[in-house]
Amino acid sequence: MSHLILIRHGQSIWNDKNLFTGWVDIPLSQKGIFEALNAGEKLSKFNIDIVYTSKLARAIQTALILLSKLDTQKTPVIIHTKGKMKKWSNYASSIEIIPIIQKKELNERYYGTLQGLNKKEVGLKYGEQQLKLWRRSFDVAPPGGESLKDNLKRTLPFFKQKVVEQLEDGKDVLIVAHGNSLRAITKYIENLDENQIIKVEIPTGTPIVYNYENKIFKDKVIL
Ligand SMILES: O=C(O)[C@@H](CO)OP(=O)(O)O
Repeated sequence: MSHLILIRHGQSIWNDKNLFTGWVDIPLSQKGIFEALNAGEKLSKFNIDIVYTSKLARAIQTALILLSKLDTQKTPVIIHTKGKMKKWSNYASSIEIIPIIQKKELNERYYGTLQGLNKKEVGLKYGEQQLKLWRRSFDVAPPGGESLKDNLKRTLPFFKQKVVEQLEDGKDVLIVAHGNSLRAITKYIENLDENQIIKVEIPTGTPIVYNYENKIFKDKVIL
């Protein structure tokens, strides 16, 4: 049996200010840093084999802080895939590592022209119903941005190929990503329909653990 651990990044500075963020590369707030440390403590006994993050700093920052709390001799190493960064990040083969791999497929949904706007003010201007459709519906895209369906189309093929492959291999996988890219993964692994996914909220800095066995995700625990 292997484990899949999903975690949304800790609170970012724009989460704190209640601004639409999407692909704007905003770092963690101080509260977010503490959330990441706390998540690391909760996961300290897990034998994490591989970490996938998005390309966004708030997810990478969360992963690095969290990994500092793990009770392991393995060294977390950010894997570079191009040019000299790849070639010159060689190391002795005796070293055991936890690879950290950054994938744009795990990025938050692109929020289009809403990025940087205040969610409360958008609700007042366009109505709460429209705000909810843009934020939580399956297939209504925010102006110029990605719907959850669009987000799912890029996140899920990556998840099914790369992540499931690792789980099949008996590896424990940690994914550090975002509210909507994780909703896309959750829709798939919990087999939720388009109405059920509307209600799913992923809190910041809170590990969600599934056991994976015989091609089935089960025994979900929120730590
Ligand atoms: O602003 C965003 O990028 C996301 C996550 O913070 O917002 P929402 O919860 O509205 O999908």
